[in-house]
This record gives sequence, C-alpha cells and structure tokens, in this order.
Amino acid sequence: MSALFYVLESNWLTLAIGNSRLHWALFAGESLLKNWDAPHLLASCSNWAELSVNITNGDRPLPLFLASVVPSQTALWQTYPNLQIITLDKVPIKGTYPTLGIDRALALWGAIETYSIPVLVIDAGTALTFTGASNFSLVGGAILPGLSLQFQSLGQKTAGLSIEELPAQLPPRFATNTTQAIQSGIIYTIIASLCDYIQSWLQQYPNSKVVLTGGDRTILLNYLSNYSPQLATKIIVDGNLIFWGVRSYRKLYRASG
Ligand SMILES: Nc1ncnc2c1ncn2[C@@H]1O[C@H](COP(=O)(O)OP(=O)(O)O)[C@@H](O)[C@H]1O
Ligand SMILES: CC(C)(COP(=O)(O)O)[C@@H](O)C(=O)NCCC(=O)O
Ligand SMILES: [K+]
Repeated sequence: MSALFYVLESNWLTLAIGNSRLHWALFAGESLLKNWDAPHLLASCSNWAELSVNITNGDRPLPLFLASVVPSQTALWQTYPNLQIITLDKVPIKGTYPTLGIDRALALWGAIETYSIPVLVIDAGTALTFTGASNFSLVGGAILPGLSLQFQSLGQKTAGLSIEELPAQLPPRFATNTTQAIQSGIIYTIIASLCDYIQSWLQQYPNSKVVLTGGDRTILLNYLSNYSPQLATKIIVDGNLIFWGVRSYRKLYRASG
C-alpha cells in the first residue's frame, strides 16, 4: 500500500486477519476511504514499526482495530501502540458461542447494521461459512473447506490430481477429462450446497437478506448465476462486511466511552 495519503485526526485503520491473507481498510470517521488485501506477515517481523512502515505518518501511528482468526499473526501486532484487538465478548449479538470466529461475528454484525435482520451471511474465504441471525441473536451456521482449499486438499492428498486455475464459468457437469472432472465435482457440490443452505434459510426466514462476502464471492456468484439465476438475484454481494462490523464496534465503544 502507498503511504501517500494525508493522515487526518479522524483516520483509523482496520486489519482483519483471515487464514489466507490480511484485509486492510482505511477509514475517515465513518467513511471507508480505501481497502486492500496483503499477504500474511513473516514471523520474523518482530516489531510493529517494522510491520507498519506504510501505515504511519512519521511517528503518529493510526489507531488500529484488529480482528484476527490467526493467533500467530495477531501476536505480531501486540506491541503496536494504538491497538484495539476486537474480541467476541465485545460483539453485542446474542446467542453466540465462545469459539465462534470473530470474523464471522463481525461480518454478521456488519450485515445486520448495513442491511437488516434476519440475515444470512455467506463468507467465501479460506473456509466457506454460513452465519445467520434473527432478532439480533445468532441462529447458527456451518463451516466447510472453501473453494480453493477443496482444490488444494485434493491436490495434496492425491498423486497428481491438482489443477491450477478455476474456470470463470460453470464447467460441464459430466466431464470427459480429469481437469474438468475435478472442477465439476468441487464446483457443483459447493454450488448445490450454497443453494440448499440458502433455500433452507429462506424457508425459515422468507424476508431475510442473504449477503455474500469473502475472496471467492465474485466467482461463486458467477457460478450460481449460471446454475440458478433466480436464486442468484436474491443475493447481495458485499466484500466489506467485516469492515462494517468493525465500524459498528468502534462506534459503540466510542459512544459508551
Ligand atoms: N491474491 C489472493 N490470495 C489469496 N486468495 C485469493 C487471492 N485472490 C483471490 N483469492 C481467493 O480468495 C479466497 C480466500 O478468501 P479471503 O476472503 O481472502 O480469505 P481469508 O479471509 O480466509 O484470508 C481463496 O480461496 C482464493 O480463492
Ligand atoms: C471458520 C473460520 C476458520 C473461517 O476463517 P476464514 O476462512 O475467514 O479464514 C474462522 O471463522 C474460525 O476459525 N472460526 C472458529 C470456529 C467457529 O466459527 O465456529
Ligand atoms: K473471512
């Protein structure tokens, strides 16, 4: 990221650490100015100054709100002087369980605040997660290996069944070569699962919004639009849900001192 922006009093940063990479956002007050992704930091980075050369203005480190599901990456930020680590006990959604991922809780909070409740959040990240809420209370969800992870695990645990690229559109379902057979197997089962979870949720909560986020959101929506155009129209795509959750957190705890 470039360091060439004016740092205002109201500027603050959020860093959401997922299992694949870092998700950064720069805010001015309530407005998102800029967001970007970056690779995980190397464990050899041992102090925040080294890590944050691009996010300071001289010796004024910006307030940093950190939400992480990767403890070894969280540890690298512990000495940052203007740091707030967001923990699940600070998320006001009712009915959560102690090991719920903070990324899921914040994305859900962000979806509730930005859209409405009931809401189902689908996070197509390293893991593919479903997280639903009604009455400002967690209803529940599901976790499965995400799109890339499914390809990678097949590649790692078999002799030679690895493929490099995801097709932009749905592959033929009944394939006659190995690459397309793998693509078909993984993509159609993920899309069928998506449809099934969404339909099941909408049966219970017919007026619910369904919001898709995470690094694979665009490609999954493409597949879903081919597979079930009618269901695809019901989906809101928002890559910034977790940032809206962090914004809600900041607002709540600033307001209450
Ligand atoms: N440059 C990239 N690095 C890693 N994953 C990427 C990249 N571009 C797209 N992706 C897709 O994004 C998915 C990871 O989603 P993301 O939301 O970034 O994960 P997480 O929040 O778990 O770190 C991967 O499965 C991959 O398919
Ligand atoms: C399910 C997750 C691995 C998803 O992580 P991600 O794909 O965003 O990197 C993460 O939210 C997590 O570690 N959750 C803890 C278990 C739970 O939410 O029940
Ligand atoms: K995520």
